[in-house]
Amino acid sequence: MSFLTPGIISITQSLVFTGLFTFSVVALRRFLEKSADIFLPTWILVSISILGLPVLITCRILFRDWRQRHDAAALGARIAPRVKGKWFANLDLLKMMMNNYYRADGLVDIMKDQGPVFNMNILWENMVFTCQPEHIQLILATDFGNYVKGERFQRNMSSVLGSGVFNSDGDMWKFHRSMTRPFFSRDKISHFDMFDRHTDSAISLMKARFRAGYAIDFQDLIGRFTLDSATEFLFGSCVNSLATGLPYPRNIAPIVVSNSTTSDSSGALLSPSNTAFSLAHDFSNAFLEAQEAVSSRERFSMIWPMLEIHKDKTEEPMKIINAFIQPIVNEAVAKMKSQNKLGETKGSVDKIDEHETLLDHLVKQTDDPVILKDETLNILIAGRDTTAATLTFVVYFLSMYPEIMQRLRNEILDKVGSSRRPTYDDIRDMKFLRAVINETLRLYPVVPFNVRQCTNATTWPSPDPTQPPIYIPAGAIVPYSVFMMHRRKDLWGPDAEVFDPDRFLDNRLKTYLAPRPFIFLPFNAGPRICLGQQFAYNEMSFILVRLIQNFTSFTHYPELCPSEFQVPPEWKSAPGRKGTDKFFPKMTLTMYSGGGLWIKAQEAD
Ligand code: HEM
Repeated sequence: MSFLTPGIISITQSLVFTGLFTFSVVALRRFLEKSADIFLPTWILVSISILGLPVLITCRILFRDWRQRHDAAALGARIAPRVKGKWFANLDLLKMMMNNYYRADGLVDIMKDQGPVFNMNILWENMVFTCQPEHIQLILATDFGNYVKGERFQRNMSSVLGSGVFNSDGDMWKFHRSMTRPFFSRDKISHFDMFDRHTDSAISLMKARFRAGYAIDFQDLIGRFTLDSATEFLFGSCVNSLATGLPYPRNIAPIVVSNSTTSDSSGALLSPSNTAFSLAHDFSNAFLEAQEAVSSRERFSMIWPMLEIHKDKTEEPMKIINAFIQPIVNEAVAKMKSQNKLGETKGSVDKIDEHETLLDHLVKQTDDPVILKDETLNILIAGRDTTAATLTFVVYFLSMYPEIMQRLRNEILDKVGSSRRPTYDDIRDMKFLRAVINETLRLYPVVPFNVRQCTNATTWPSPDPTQPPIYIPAGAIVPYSVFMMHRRKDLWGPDAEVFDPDRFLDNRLKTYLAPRPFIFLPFNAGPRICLGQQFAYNEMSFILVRLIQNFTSFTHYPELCPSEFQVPPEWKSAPGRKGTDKFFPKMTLTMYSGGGLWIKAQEAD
């Protein structure tokens, strides 16, 4: 374990800074003594050393606030409403974000009070939160050049995401994006053979478990499906995590008896049967742990290093992840070297051979092991948990609304039949299927919160057109939430919290979405729009068609989740989805169902 943890580094930096300040005070005293015969008594010296820094920082904040008010006025704008927390430096807001089980509770309360844009001002930092579509449009698209992920975000994330596509700006980001983009061309993403094989394995596992009378954790199953699909798509060889057995519900003895039985972080009993099991299982857990660590850094704002004094919380999980990825990268580099293809397509990134994987393609651009590892890990994170969680939420809704399940099944039987494999054109034509996926992404967008940093001072239009625009100072952190925007009644209509796929098909489409397309942004927008959007729609549609051809209904068993993920009784009386839904949304970098989604399904004849 490295001695230089983020906490130690941060404390050392603070001590050095404070030491330099004290040293400057002592030097000033000497200077005054020698050059002007002015003698400062020791008590003044001690007072300056102790109080000097806080006073300086306070003056700096007061001056900054004055200047911002002045600059805003010069532009005919106003500063964003400031949240007045109950605790010193708005630390109660920080606590709220940490304990905010139903992801947006506290923020929704603030929004009711202040409107959809407000400065959270935690630890006096300008943190201008918005869930206004016009602002998000500016951030992501029309004024893209003025917003970056920024150094702060990159520092927090770098021990996991490195300098990959999610965690870079400027030329590095352009480089990653241009290397990867050709891989998501229509031609590349419409080969469904790979999905077909993994879907067959997943459905066989489900049937076997249901026939034995057990429920399955659908989220776990589908996470294996997307891991196998993503590793095959990226590396050309999949980790076969589906082949290694599924967890049983807690308190149930596993049927497959082997040398040892383990239990995972949710307490579910597992039946390991080979080393591939432990590789895939360890990798999945490490993946979750690493993402949990970096996402809590984002939420703890600038004080997170203090929570990592003893150890860097990403170090252990990253060892496991690197042990998984590095040999694959090394092998790809060695293969290209042996074929003398290294650097072959430098300068022509769009040229892809027919059977080339993403990694083969990357290796032709560079043999830098860090860039290769960062890029593959970033795409793996992007491609695995997002689709797995969305499919989990779709199946949850299908279990909750049998009439929607029936309509979807009718569409599938009508367009594809009960056993044929769907084609690209079938999927494109299934309007209700797309509406079900979109409605799920609206209520549970897997990237519910995101953040950028504003480079130059600017203004945003006021949500209330009678008010002046809002001034955004240079360097401000701008968190935004599509989760909250997707549920706003003023944007989506009075039934905004109702699960109703028809809103993407009937008159409501013309009334709400068509005139303001930026109210629906599950994949982001602008130059950084999700590269895998079409791949994800294809993958999710394909497996949903196959599942619904094989099963006529899903039944959800929330009671099989570990107790810490049971929906708290007080939620039941809450308005909207919080009072309706029967799973526990949790979030790392992406949202998922805490404790999984335990279901049974009725096999089709
Ligand atoms: C339901 C599925 C998915 C959703 C909702 C989704 C959503 C998103 C969102 C919101 C972003 C923007 C992140 C940011 O700017 O901070 C993003 C970026 C990205 N996504 Fe997806 N994604 C999905 C599936 C996928 C898949 C399957 C892949 C690839 C296999 C993928 C690849 C990427 C990449 C490479 C980026 C980075 C784009 C950039 O920064 O230039 N995504 N995705």
